[in-house]
Amino acid sequence: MDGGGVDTGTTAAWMEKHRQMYERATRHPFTVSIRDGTVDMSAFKRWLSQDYLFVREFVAFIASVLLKCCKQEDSSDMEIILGGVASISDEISWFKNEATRWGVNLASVSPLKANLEYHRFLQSFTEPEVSYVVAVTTFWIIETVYQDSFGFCIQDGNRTPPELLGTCQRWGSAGFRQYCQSLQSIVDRCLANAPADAVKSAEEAFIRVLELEIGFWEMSSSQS
Ligand SMILES: Cc1ncc(CO)c(N)n1
Repeated sequence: MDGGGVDTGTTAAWMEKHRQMYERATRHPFTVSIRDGTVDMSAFKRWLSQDYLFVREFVAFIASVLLKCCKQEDSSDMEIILGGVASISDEISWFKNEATRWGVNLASVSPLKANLEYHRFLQSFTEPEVSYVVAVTTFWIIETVYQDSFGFCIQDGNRTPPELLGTCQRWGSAGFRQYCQSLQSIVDRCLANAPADAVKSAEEAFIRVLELEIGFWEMSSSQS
């Protein structure tokens, strides 16, 4: 069917339909300030410590996506999702190293309001009533917002400070882009076979993630 196949499905249609909000999430003044080299380092450190807490919550979320995947009749997506579980362990180590490097004490960090709101959203996926298609859609768009945001920071014309390039590479790399595209293919295939009400719920989750991501960047830049 596809040659890469990620531009033709429902997900691409949603990205177009909700383009304005997608761009508010992926071209936020905070990440654009990283690319411009004007980033406020106290905001960067706040983002780093808050995202560490986010990622710890994200572990349980990915585990719930994996569990829903394994319960499908066709569990062939399992290996891709499992790759996400495997890389999160490395990610937690990365946050700890990075925090040490920036003098951030992770033990004393508590989640700010927008982070807590995101935690509650992620926690709702552990309910068995939430379908696999909605969960995997959510997983895909969460990862894609970071891929697109940080990918932009390493594209042509960037003035990203060298000491932040490692962060940008983590989510902006070609390898991570490929991973997001694999997820996107899974999502499009699942959506093509899903009942209309599930497709509607998945689109609502897609929009909700964009709102939560915008809120997360806002929180990082202004401690709201
Ligand atoms: C808030 C947030 N969204 C997405 C990702 C991508 O893993 C992350 N680390 N944090």
